[in-house]
Amino acid sequence: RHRCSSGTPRRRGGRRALLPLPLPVPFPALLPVLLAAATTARLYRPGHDPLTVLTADSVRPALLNSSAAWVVQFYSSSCGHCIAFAPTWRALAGDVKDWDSAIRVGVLDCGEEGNYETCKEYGIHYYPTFRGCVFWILFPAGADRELQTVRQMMIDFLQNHSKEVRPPACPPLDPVSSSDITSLFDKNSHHYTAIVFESNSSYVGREVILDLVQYENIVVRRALNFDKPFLEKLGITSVPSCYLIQPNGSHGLINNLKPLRSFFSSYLKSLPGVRKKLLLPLQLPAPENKEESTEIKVWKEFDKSRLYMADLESGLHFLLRVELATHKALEGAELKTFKDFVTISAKVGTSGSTYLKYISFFQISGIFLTKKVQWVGCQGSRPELRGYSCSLWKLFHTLTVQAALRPKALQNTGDCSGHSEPARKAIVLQVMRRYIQHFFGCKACAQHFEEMAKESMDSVKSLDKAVLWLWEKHNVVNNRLAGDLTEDPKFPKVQWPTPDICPACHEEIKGLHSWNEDQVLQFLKSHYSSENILYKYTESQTDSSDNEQGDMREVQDKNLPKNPGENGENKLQDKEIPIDSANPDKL
Ligand SMILES: Cc1cc2nc3c(=O)[nH]c(=O)nc-3n(C[C@H](O)[C@H](O)[C@H](O)COP(=O)(O)OP(=O)(O)OC[C@H]3O[C@@H](n4cnc5c(N)ncnc54)[C@H](O)[C@@H]3O)c2cc1C
Repeated sequence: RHRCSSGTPRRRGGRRALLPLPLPVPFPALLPVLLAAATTARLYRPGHDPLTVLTADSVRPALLNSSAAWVVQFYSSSCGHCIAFAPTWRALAGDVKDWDSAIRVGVLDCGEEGNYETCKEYGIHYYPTFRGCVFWILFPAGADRELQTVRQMMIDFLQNHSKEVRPPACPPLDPVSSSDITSLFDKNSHHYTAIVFESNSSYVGREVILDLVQYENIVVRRALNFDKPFLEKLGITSVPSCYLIQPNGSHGLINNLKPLRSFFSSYLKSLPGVRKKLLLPLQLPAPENKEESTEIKVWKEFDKSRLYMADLESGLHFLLRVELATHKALEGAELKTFKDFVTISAKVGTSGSTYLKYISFFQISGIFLTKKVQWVGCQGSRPELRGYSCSLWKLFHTLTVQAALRPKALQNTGDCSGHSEPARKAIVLQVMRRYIQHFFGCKACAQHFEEMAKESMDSVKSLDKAVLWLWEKHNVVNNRLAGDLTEDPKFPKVQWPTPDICPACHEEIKGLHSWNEDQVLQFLKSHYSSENILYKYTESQTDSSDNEQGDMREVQDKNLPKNPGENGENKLQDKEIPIDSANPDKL
């Protein structure tokens, strides 16, 4: 019995997979090319979309007990590329619904906190990742991800695997010979036999075979158009063509059909006596009634001119508990990047905040992390929009601004990135660059960001310029994404700050818009300063609607040393990150 199982965690760039699972080996020569970011809510709805929405509880039972192969998209609901790809995936699932007994389509949301351990076990670091049960479907960077391409990849997989591992319900997909076909003529049978004649490169025959796999009283085969005399004898003048052998052995070409998969399949399904088999529905463990920790249920009113600690905390929560947590172990360059991120955040993070305190290992281990993400300034009008990627931008803008406001905080960070004094001025950017490269779930975003970084990040020679560099590049991204599917209609991608929030930032020179960069810098330094952070809606508040309480905490924080990185009050930067004593280069 064919047993479907999941894939072996992969080794990536020196990182060790610590928990090898008893999973089939993916094609070793192929590297997964994966995309996008992270967070909240669901792109696919069970019972509504024509695919199986898997969860941490159901994925193993589904794959392990399956007599069909699976192709599973590991996605993250708020990942831009996942959102953009969802209509294709849904359409694909609908298109191949009849193939279910041979190959099933599923999804698993790795942005859902309850699923991230599972995603980690499957070695998923970026989204969307497409993995097949007993195979990986890989999308080379920039490859055409059209429905048809994916469908053909599924067929290639089914056909190219040996009979032992092919799902038992999958019919033979190889072509039959002329003599095989002739042997069926003029003989009684219990069923129709349809033969799709086609060229070597055509997928129509295999698609029709799979379309009819759940139908009884019919068998579909395919034949190639090599044997010209035989084709002539059958009256076949063009391919693809469909030839039908009746149960009584009589045979003939089906005429008047457009040579398309849909025409062939629907004609064959409509033959008298051809019916869909009754199949038992897939039984999966019902999802536990867990708290929907990442769903946005109630719109929170907020002030666009302020920065919300809830966003920064939730961003960190997601960064540590989901994005970083998908890595089983951090070693080498990844570990260094993480350590540098911790160091930088501790040195320049906002004073006295829970957010700053999070940067200790104890919080990373989960003890003091917020229990759930709670977006305020990063709320989306739909749960899959904004969220984590918004908070990540805000986090890094805050860090560049804090570094510029308190330059002494970055003293003695020479070994942080191994950079020289001038390059150290851009250290926050460099650490951000490496974070995005190593950890950001959105691979395509990371590639775009890296292109911008390569182009000009090294020329940033002051802390102020670092603030402006990030602002400018963020606007480049805004410009690129304006009108994109991932744009929240309530939060259009605009060149920021807009004139209403910073009139002084905008000028016109000879009728052309121009930024006043000095004013922009001033604005950013004020917008991303500690003083502009509101604590309303943070988890420590018992009543999130209680503004007073939030402000109290702000007052308390303001009583803390103003510049912890400068005067030594903040000891977090001196804290050692616990290191595996047997392997000090691994976390
Ligand atoms: C490094 C990085 C690269 C990304 N690349 C891509 C990509 O290639 N494709 C893709 O689909 N998604 C990408 N994303 C996600 C995308 O940029 C948005 O984060 C996401 O679409 C959510 O948008 P948003 O409306 O919340 O605004 P965001 O762009 O996330 O901005 C968050 C907040 O930052 C403030 N802000 C806006 N512009 C600026 C600015 N110029 N300077 C300072 N503050 C600003 C505003 O208050 C805004 O609400 C990337 C994210 C990051 C962190």
